[in-house]
Amino acid sequence: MITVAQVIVDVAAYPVDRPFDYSVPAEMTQIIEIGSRVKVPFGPRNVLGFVVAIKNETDVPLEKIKPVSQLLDFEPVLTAEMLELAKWLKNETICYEIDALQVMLPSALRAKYEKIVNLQTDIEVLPRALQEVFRTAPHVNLNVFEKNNLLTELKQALNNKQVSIENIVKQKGKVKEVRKVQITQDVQKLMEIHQQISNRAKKQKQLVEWMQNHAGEVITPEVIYKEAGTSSQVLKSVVELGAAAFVQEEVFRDPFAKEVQKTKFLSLTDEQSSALNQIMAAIDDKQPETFLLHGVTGSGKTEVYLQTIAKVLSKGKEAIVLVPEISLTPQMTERFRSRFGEMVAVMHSGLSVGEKYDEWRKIHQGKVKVVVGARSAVFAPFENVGIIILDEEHESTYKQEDSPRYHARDVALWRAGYHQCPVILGSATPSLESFARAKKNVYKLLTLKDRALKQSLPKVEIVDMRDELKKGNRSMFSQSLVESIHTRLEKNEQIVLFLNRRGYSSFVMCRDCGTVLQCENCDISLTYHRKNEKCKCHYCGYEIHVPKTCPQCQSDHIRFFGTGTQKVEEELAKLFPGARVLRMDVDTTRTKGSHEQLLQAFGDGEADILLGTQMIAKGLDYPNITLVGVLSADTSLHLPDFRAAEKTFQLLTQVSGRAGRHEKPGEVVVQTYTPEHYAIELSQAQDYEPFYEREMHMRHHAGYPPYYYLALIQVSHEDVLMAADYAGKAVEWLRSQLSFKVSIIGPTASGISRLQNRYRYQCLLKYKVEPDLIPTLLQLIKIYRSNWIKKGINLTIDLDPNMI
Ligand SMILES: Nc1ncnc2c1ncn2[C@@H]1O[C@H](COP(=O)(O)OP(=O)(O)OP(=O)(O)O)[C@@H](O)[C@H]1O
Ligand SMILES: [Zn+2]
Ligand SMILES: [Zn+2]
Repeated sequence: MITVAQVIVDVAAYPVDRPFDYSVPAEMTQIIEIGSRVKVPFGPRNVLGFVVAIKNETDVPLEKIKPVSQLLDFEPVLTAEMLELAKWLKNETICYEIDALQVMLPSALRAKYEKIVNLQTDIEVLPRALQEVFRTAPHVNLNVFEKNNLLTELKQALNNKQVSIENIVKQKGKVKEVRKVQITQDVQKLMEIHQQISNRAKKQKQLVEWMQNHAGEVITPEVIYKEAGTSSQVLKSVVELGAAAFVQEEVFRDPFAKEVQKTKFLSLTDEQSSALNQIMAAIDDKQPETFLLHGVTGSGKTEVYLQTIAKVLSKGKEAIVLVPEISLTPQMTERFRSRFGEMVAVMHSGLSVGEKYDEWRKIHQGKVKVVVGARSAVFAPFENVGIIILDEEHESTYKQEDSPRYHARDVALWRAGYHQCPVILGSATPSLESFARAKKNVYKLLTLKDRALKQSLPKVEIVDMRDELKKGNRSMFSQSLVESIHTRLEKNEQIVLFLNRRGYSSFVMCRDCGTVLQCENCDISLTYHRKNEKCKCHYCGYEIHVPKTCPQCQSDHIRFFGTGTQKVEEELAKLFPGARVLRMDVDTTRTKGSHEQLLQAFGDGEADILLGTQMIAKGLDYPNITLVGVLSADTSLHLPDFRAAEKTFQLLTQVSGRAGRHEKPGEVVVQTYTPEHYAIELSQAQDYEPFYEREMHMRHHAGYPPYYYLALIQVSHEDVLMAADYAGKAVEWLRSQLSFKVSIIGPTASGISRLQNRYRYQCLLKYKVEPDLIPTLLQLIKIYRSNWIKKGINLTIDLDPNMI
């Protein structure tokens, strides 16, 4: 009897997305499992694939069927649930099934290929240059030949069948080991060794003295060098004397740098209890109900999550907690870790490939029960999920922008259905989509109106910057904000200053003609970097020196304009010479751990003012912050995005929420050039519902979600005419297929009309109900994959796009 594996292969750009049949060689039949990765021949190559089914028959003629060439996992990496979820994702987001499968795995398991050249003959037969290369080993990486300019010779040898080339799947993220120092437990012995050391070897004596206070500890050499002020030489000689030993320790890389204190459960407020009880009931009844936990900033949503998780754990189940990447601060993760200790895994982009792989393995092996992570943690391979929580559910980062273009909320709801467990969507400013669903009772609304300790929400003052200008104040700080900062500094209270977007408006402009320096590839403004007097494109990395004269009018009045965090920092230094300022933006948080260090320092009171971008808008919870200043509320308001008002309202509410969370009352100053805009006006009261009503009205009027669905089709090509032409073809084809109920907008050049040297055109579909839409789009994809792709066209479809 034949054993056949159905395999989804890692081959993009194949017109039909379906599994292929492979025969399973006899030696593999006992060990191959559904969900394992394999290597299979596909055309002339060997490619990675996932086994999605095993069966005993096939429609492929027996003489044509090819065997699986290699089994990569002895234990499957994907569960049956994941395979099912991938099929759903493929239809839901219109992606290749392989993309859906790959996104569920840590990148360490998303294998990379290496090309290996195998010697197939006696080495002497080869040309001299190739002999050199094969002298050390019969298998050599192709890049060695590339480096040594031997590709022509290699090709010749390949034609002569003297060598063969093979794709090897490269395994990354191996188990990590560290070398540590085990200090002798026996203090007596350490004292004896100390005596033996001659007085001239002062350094050795000092080290052994230090070790007496650390007897029995296992410490990394680096820490010893630092704390004992010694060198590797000295350590080595002391180890030889028997004061300590080197040990090799296999470690799970621990992304939590330091120990955390255990915290106890707080006794809940009435509002919190009521919310918790309703969620508990759904857990007990195994109801896959979705709760929208709408609580003002500081209302104690996190405490509700924590107690829900405790309940889930007591039932022997697991919990998935998603938080937006930027609020995955140490403060946030520590709150979970301090409750549940070693049972928590953390996943975020700051971890190395190996660290992510370790965290994933802890989940896969059942070593942890809770995962706190960014978007992709929604795929955590737990098999008995009891709750899925999305904190700050309105955040746009829950949507993935590349294939598969999924929204973590949708995946969470799907998994909850599979596991028969509830989902909690939490936010102080829910997305309009979710709040609308709650109003229709699709989700169950849970409300926390008050802050946990009944602190009042901070008072928000809106300052019209146009008036400041009229009064002759040309600085970026209004008089009111300056006064408020002074008051806090006098009282030794802390201040958070928020600058919308990184390097906002920090562009180079000619004051004579208004020319702004733009990226040659991307058609967006370049950002000025003071440090090296350069201008840089944040999409593609292109950079130039700031020119001495304007490229348009040759005026020398060309210089940077507007406000970046560095500029604000300088002005702060002028206005408040004594104040200690911490700047937190992409530039100061590039190195690993710097984010944590800065926040820790601020929390410890080492600075008076924390100045930062989006990154500080969320999650900060320090008792001494009593003033929040927003330097310019307008930037996000003028983005070319139908959600601009919603985003601005959310941002202002979130930052305001950082002030006065504990005993001391808070105050907020918002500076703007458009104080009459409803998003700004209504954020003053921090009252969500009036904003919701107003914004829903606007969306209805303009025909946007949640009243309509959107689909975005983007076509790109290096040649602008090709891009435009094929975008036109796509639109024409859609018009011929879809009913008049779908409005088809475009094609037009995309907001960013050129990115990484490709011109981009797009078309937007707006629709309410259109049963034919998905099948039609799938048809379009098929046309694209079988024909257009060969012409260098790239076509993507995003159902539910973020427009910016
Ligand atoms: N029941 C309670 N009793 C006492 N303190 C509480 C209680 N619940 C929460 N707190 C405290 O109130 C503060 C705010 O709570 P938390 O951070 O959970 O609110 P949140 O709604 O998640 O806030 P945000 O959305 O603004 O981040 C925290 O310092 C928390 O420890
Ligand atoms: Zn000019
Ligand atoms: Zn660019």
